[in-house]
Amino acid sequence: MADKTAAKRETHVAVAVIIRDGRVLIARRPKHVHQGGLLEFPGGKVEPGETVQRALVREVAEETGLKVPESSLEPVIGIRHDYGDKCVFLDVWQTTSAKGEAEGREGQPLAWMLPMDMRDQDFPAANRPIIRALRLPSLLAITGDIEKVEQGCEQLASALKRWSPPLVVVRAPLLNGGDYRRLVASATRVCAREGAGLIVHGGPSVFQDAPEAAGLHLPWREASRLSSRPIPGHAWLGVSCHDAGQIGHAVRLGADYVTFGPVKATATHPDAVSIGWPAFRESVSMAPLPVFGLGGLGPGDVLRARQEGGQGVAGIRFWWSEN
Ligand SMILES: Nc1nc2c([nH]c(=O)n2[C@@H]2O[C@H](COP(=O)(O)OP(=O)(O)OP(=O)(O)O)[C@@H](O)[C@H]2O)c(=O)[nH]1
Repeated sequence: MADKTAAKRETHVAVAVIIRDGRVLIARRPKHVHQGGLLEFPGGKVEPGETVQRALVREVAEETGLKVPESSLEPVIGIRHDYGDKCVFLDVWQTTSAKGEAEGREGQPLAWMLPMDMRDQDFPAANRPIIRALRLPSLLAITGDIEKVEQGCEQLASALKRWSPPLVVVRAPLLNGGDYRRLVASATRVCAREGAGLIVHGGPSVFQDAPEAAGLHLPWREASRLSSRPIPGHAWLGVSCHDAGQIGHAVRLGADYVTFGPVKATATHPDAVSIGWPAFRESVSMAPLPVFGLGGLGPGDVLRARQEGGQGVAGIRFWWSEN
């Protein structure tokens, strides 16, 4: 009888995101191989005894002729995916320092592509979170307490001027529904002026009221009531998670990212128990989507969050107040 355990053994795959002038090197997989005909990032299996970085340098040289300095590689995301016929762990690293001119050494067509132009359906299914990770920033800004619409908008405008975050979650649980809608209407203008995408915070109805928003961030209590993705695919769907089970639910909803924490003790949620980096790492290693660490973190923690497998850091304090 066939050994099912052996058949399902996970293949460790080194995946390279090679960036030049904001574009990423993409190849087309040959028709006859696994997931053949689809687009892919260069890479291949990590050989026994090889580090993932070594494997990347080797695979990129074999496939494209480019030379990647091993020390230039930075972690992007790790994705476990079961294709049914094969389980893979895509270990994704990026570099902006590859040397040489890329050529398809195995006859495969190559192209340099903007992450915004990558379509999920052109890549193997496991690549969806990689595309999300490349489009998302490493800092996700969340607004602090907003008690009055006008005051909140002014504070948003000056915080955006100081920090210019690409994406802002406008969170204002102290406002009633009508005031929140007014806040979002004004904040949309402020964000457009400053070039930031606005993610509304709450249940699906807040997005229905603001369908032009860049996305919807679901607090866990809202996410827990849903069984499918509540908004269209072009908008960001985020979920606040506090344990691995909640991350699993967010994945089933088709979330594009989650926030996870509190990683450290935080002044904004003094009663919440912090999880620490080791538990963050463990949960993130099983999460097939970008995870922002949250709770007592700021820009100085982005590197650590990424080393632990995360997308970066989400937070309030580092950008919202002047001091
Ligand atoms: N290189 C690469 N592999 C990917 C991507 N996405 C994805 O699911 N995979 C999967 O990861 C595995 C990588 O295998 P590969 O065939 O490229 O590796 P390899 O060159 O070492 O394989 P070989 O020795 O069998 O030819 C395949 O199952 C492939 O479907 C991707 O973006 N790049």
